[in-house]
Amino acid sequence: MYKCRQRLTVLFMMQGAWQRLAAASQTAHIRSQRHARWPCAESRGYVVTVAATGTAPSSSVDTVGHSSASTDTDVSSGPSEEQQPEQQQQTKHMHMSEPLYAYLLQHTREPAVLAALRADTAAQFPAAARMAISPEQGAFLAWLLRTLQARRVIEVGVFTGYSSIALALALPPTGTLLACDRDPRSMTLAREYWAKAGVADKVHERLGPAAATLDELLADPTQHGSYDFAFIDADKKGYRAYYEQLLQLVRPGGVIAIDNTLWYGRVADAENTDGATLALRELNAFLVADKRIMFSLVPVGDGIEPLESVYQASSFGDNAVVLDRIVAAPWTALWLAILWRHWHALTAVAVFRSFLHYLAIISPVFLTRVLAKQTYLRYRVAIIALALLSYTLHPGGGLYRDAVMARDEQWGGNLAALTLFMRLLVGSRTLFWLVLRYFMKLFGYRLPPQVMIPLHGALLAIKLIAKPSQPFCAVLQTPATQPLFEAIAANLPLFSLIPLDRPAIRAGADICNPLHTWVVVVLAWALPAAASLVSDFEARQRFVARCQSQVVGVDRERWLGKARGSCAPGAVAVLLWVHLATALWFLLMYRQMLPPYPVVPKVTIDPHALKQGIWGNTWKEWGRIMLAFGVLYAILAGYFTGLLFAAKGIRRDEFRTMSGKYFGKFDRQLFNASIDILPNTESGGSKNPFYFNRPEGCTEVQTTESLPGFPDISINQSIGILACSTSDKQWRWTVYPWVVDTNGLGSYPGCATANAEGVTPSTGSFISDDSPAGEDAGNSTQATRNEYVCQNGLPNQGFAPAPAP
Ligand SMILES: C[S@@+](CC[C@H](N)C(=O)[O-])C[C@H]1O[C@@H](n2cnc3c(N)ncnc32)[C@H](O)[C@@H]1O
Repeated sequence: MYKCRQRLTVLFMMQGAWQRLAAASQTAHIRSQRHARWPCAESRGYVVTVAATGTAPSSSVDTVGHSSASTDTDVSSGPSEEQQPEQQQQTKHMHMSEPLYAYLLQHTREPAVLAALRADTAAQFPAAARMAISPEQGAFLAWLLRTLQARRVIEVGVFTGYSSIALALALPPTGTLLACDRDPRSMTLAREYWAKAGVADKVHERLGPAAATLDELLADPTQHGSYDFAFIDADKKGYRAYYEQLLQLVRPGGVIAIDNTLWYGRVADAENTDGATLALRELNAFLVADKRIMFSLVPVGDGIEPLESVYQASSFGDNAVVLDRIVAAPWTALWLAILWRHWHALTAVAVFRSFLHYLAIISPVFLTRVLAKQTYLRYRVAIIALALLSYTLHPGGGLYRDAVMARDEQWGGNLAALTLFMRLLVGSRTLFWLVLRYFMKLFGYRLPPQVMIPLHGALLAIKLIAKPSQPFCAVLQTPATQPLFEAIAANLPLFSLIPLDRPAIRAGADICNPLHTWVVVVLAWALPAAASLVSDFEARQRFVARCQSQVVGVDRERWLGKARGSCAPGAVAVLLWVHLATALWFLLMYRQMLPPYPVVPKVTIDPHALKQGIWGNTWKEWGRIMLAFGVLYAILAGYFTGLLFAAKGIRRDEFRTMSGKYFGKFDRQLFNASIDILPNTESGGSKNPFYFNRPEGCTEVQTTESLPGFPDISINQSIGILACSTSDKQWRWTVYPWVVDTNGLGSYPGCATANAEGVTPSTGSFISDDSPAGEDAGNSTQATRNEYVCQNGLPNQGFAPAPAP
């Protein structure tokens, strides 16, 4: 079932809805015929076995394909095999009249190179020429390969290369065919024709006994499940062993086609007991009962039967179906609602979802890094809400991506790559960022986005190289979603169904699994987000504690209330637990059904294939992809740089606003880019009346220069000023409560100077060196003492700022 989910599906079938959709178009009907039921077998997913009756055509065509067994192949004329009935008979087909077969051949496309090969084979291997598959078989296999979107094919039994060329021609430019045969003589002709057919780069020959070759492949775990298609056409007695070996090499959902399984009817002749017939008879009996596969005997020479699904829902138990529907229902409802109105909306929402996804997850993370802390928590909560919405709509992204893939497989694949690239960017960035931030914090550094973005890019590149096929993943595929998706594909011009379960997809299977998807979401995104929120919360608490200890007169309770008032960490914790519980639920439900993840095929760079390109793209296409990524990164870099500057401005405004709340209106430029200079008119003095609670990291320096940002203050003597570097720490926490004087010497924002007659004299004498009252330190005569009356109307018994609005 797990493998079945790797089919391209997104939505859940709603009874009735599916029927209406399916009835709506002929195409839908055809598709529904093909995928009428979910084609899964029990444990390994489905491996369809096509049993072809293939025989070798001769130049003449006979009416009835049945004949008695021949003696062995003439070794001098061609590769030796067990008894070849076809050598004794004149037909290449079964139960078909000559005119009908002639008609079939007339309506079969056979590339010129294959026709030429057939002639050459007849000339060079007259006795064995008919071992090659027939033109209609070649066409059938080619069609099957295309339908499968196969990229990696293995052939057992090459002879002079007819079938290998038919197969290779159906492969994409970077597809490969592993051609196994033990006969060097016939391989010479095969090689010649591979070159003539222009498929030499795709075909990799393996000379030697096929069983040994397959064993060698099996010794390499990365080869397991790495082939899309296999064709067995060699010694009949070896078929069973090849089948078992290939079952491991072909991916779940792939196809193993076996030639000669009807053996000209001899398998049905109980009296015939020759070795090959017995072997094939036993094989057929075994295959039809083998629950690991779907099985269909296709008498190609007598018309092609549709492959029949043998989905057995009972194999998975009722739970699976129920679960399946539960999982898919919300999305089904959503998409059906959209679909019912207008199908363009489907795409529009999918695009919007991608945009939302991008906005919600990528941008704000950077933005919040530099925004003022005041808005930080609220912003984070908004992000979480957006991201959840985005993930809720997630299947739409897959749908859109798959639809584009369906339109143009190659570029659609690239779009899929891009989409997942973005997703990887999110996941890897978050984790990477957390780790890096931790270590940087240890050493007191921080890296700007200008450095981080390329770093992320490098990290992603490593990830993509390590798992190049991961981008081709489709998410949330379940048996129940298949029919509806097919219906959509059949009804909407934009969509057409293509099977995604090829090695590239399978390699990305670890994130295709809903369970894993959720875990990935939790681990890669929700968890770090929650952790970061909590840490922000703690930092805020620390900040408040610092305010308490340092800022005299600040409304501590108010500050604390503000800090404590945020419920974001709690909300995130709840979300986190919901995520984890869901994941656990998935785990429990799917436990019995999930086979182990398939081995990701090793990426081997073949010198032949290198000429064409790698990983499913030609070099030209890689160039375009790089260009697209380059443009994407340029846009990202520009975007984040803009954000950075914008956020800086926002932050300054924020400081001004917040400071104003506590200390009055700030009407002076306080900050410049890298250094904040605060006046200290008591040059050289140990007391500083113009600020209190000196900012951490500020040092007193001597200068005779005018003070930037304080044009009213003319300084023509050497004075002490405070130079405060805007370190990360200060930038965040220590600036505004300590910046006091912006109205010129002798007054404080929000406070007015008054003499003793105007106000109730302060009873205290000296409060603190670092408090406003310290201005008159040492002067204990109340009558001559200036007092500061601040916005709350109280004399400054200490500093009493106006309450925050
Ligand atoms: C029926 S022919 C293959 C025809 C081929 N598929 C085509 O369509 O042209 C069988 C081929 O299998 C090869 N063969 C037979 N036994 C084999 C073995 N044990 N290992 C490898 N190849 C074998 C023979 O050398 C022969 O070339």
